[in-house]
Amino acid sequence: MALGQAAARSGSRGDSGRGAGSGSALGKAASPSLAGAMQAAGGPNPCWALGLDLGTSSVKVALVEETERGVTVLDSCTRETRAESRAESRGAEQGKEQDVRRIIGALNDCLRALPQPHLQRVNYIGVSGQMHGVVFWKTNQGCKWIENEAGQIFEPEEVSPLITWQDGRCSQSFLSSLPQPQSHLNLATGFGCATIYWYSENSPDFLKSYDAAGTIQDYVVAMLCDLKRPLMSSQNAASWGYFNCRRKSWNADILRESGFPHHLLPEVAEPSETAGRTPCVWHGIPKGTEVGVALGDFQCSVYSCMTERTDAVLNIGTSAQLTMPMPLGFQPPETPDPLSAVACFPYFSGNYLAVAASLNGGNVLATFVDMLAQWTAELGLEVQESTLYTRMIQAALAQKNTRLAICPTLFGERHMPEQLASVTGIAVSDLSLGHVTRALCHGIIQNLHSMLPPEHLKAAGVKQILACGSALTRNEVLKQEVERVYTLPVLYGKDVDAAVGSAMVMLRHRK
Ligand SMILES: Nc1ncnc2c1ncn2[C@@H]1O[C@H](COP(=O)(O)OP(=O)(O)O)[C@@H](O)[C@H]1O
Ligand SMILES: O=C(CO)[C@@H](O)[C@H](O)[C@H](O)[C@H](O)COP(=O)(O)O
Repeated sequence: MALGQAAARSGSRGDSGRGAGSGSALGKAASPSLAGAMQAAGGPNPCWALGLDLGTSSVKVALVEETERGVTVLDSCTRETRAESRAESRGAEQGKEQDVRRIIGALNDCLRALPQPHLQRVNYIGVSGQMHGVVFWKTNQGCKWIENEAGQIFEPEEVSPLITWQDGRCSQSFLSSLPQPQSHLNLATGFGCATIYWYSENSPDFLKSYDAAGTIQDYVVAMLCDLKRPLMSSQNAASWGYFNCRRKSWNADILRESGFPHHLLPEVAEPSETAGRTPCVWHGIPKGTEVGVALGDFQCSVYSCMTERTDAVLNIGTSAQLTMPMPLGFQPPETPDPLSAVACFPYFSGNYLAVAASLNGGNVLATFVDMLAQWTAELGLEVQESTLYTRMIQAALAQKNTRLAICPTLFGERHMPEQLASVTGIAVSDLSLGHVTRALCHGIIQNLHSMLPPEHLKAAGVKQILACGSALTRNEVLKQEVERVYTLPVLYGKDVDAAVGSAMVMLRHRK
């Protein structure tokens, strides 16, 4: 199947409630208790899949049921990871790293919050997460398993920090010193292979401590299935660079000839393949549960909601992606266009998505909130982050227009890495919190517009935008700006989309 099937959503969880949600299904699908009763009475046995999404700011889990009547989200939970750590290597001042222990801690917290009787009925596990990044570990020592009241849980052991997609240690001159990849995708800082090249050149001893590598979602799958050699889907392999999507293989010759530590490259699998089975009861989930090869988060967000080839999907989490399907049968060119703001990434069943992947999404607002929190602390006051979000959104809702213009590219963009943020049109009358927040939200969407404008969407046959991701679903001002800038109908989803999508992939591809 080329496209995903939209899921009916659990009605019990508000956008602001970032805790566990367990509740009745919407629409025609059965409620959990009814589903349980049906099963007890010998009725149809629905398939349950657990989706895990390891995002840049938070981990999300969703328990998804499939019956003849459709797909329903039974339970979901989100936990912020607060995993950012200092990059220790010399020369990595621009580095962005995350502590894997904190990420797995958030995952464990999410799973503890889900009802045990439900976890005991999980048939499949799907995993997605932040793409491009790399984590290293020692085979057979990547984690330790610990007994708990619901079977066992794993905790990271001989594991490096996660060097994320936001990492900036590979300068333009470093990247241009690397061999030209044989791929339709441009190489950028934060891409796994570029990061590994950087370590080979700047800190080879660091690499000697490890013999396995993958994205954070590949690590979780490798631990969950006790894999001796990590497995990676073509979605995540493409995001590392030096991967040829047509041939579905790494640029082995180029990498070997340039002294790249080739043994660190995972084996590559199709995005809907099985990676393995759980070796023990995990958080109450039965031993032997099938786990899919890890997927990209943006593909899974798309899978959770796109039903028509005329849909585009806008996801705003830490970053922002606007995506539309490429025509069936599309094959990527041999070489990339270095200046293009749109890239084509593998989806499912040999199909591709065109994506404007902006490095400036919710992280721009998070940086603004951090700045406000620091300023208020310096002024001797303390305001909670969540209060700042609520107040600034309220203030901007009351401020429909502003002359203040903010170009929000604090984190650069891959097609123009040197670009910084800027503010123009500063009038004395436009300095309130409402003006600034309105201008920030407008700027984020305007920046996406400059990467993939509505005319291009329309020319490709797009009729509506499906909008998801928690930075968007929790922010009415961003929603207004999407509707204003993109003159297409916009439909909203919830904020655990990639987790739902990764569960749906397991259900749909195993029929
Ligand atoms: N209380 C809040 N209200 C509205 N938006 C928020 C709030 N807290 C965080 N955010 C936004 O959500 C973003 C993170 O979204 P999330 O879905 O957790 O990201 P990811 O999928 O990358 O892990 C932040 O960058 C910030 O813009
Ligand atoms: O950069 C791309 C694709 O090239 C992103 O879309 C990709 O999905 C990355 O995983 C994200 O940047 C991280 O996702 P998120 O945590 O911001 O939701």
